[in-house]
Amino acid sequence: MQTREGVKIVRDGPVSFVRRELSMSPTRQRLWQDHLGTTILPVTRTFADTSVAPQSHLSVPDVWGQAGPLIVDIGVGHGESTFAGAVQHPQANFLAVEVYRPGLAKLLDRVVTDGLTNVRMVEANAPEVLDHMLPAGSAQEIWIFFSDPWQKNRYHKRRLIQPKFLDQVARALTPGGVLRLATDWSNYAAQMREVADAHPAFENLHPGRLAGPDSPLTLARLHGTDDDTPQPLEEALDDVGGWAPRFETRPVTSFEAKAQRAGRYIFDLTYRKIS
Ligand SMILES: C[S@@+](CC[C@H](N)C(=O)[O-])C[C@H]1O[C@@H](n2cnc3c(N)ncnc32)[C@H](O)[C@@H]1O
Repeated sequence: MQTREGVKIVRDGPVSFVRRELSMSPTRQRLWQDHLGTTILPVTRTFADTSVAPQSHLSVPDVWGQAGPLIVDIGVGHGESTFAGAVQHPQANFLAVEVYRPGLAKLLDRVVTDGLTNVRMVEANAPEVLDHMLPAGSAQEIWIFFSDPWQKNRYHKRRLIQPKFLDQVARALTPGGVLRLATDWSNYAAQMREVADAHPAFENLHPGRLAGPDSPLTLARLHGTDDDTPQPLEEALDDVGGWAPRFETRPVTSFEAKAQRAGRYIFDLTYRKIS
């Protein structure tokens, strides 16, 4: 919905998150305040405290102070993947996007303690960051690891990986840029693959890989790891494949460790934006 001045006052659809507890220790709060406006990017809001006003464009060289590739990590949780990437690739510029402030504060703590200069963070709704902060074609890579699965059918509309969101990702990526996805929920993995394989802007970098009985999707269905009833092989068989090898920079985060303990399979997908 828009006001007469053209400023949006509500979102068009459901968001992919529920805002959690915002409380932080006094030390973390001070750290947050000290870096607000620098490492924590300032955001002009419109209607909600996770919104991003239109025309909030970032200039990568101005914000990071170096002209390296931009890597955007979406829904970083406690920031383990951003931190690992930033340590391994000091020439690259990292943007951590998250609505959960204590998670970003934890990442900030590690960034400051280790003296990393290539990480910036934004506390905001990812689709709005893609639309309003990132110039078209500005990102070399976009990472979305263990996006909230919204397991129940009636909540699938809240899942981040949908055709419209991939339009937003495609706009932000440079031609040849890479989208990396990972999840531990087989049903969401199948949706991610279906939506991204069908999207005209993307090509799967590992078409057909692990199709058949070795597919993690086949195995997950056989074992009923989404808390589903195990399926017989003829129904479980994934004859499409396309699963990527584990992205080597991706650390085992607390979310992944929990999934492993629960016996769920891990699905990686990698797509390139077709130029
Ligand atoms: C399951 S956690 C995964 C965290 C991390 N990527 C990992 O691999 O451990 C998903 C995170 O995505 C965040 N998130 C969900 N929807 C978001 C959105 N629209 N914009 C920004 N962050 C979002 C949630 O707050 C949550 O911290």
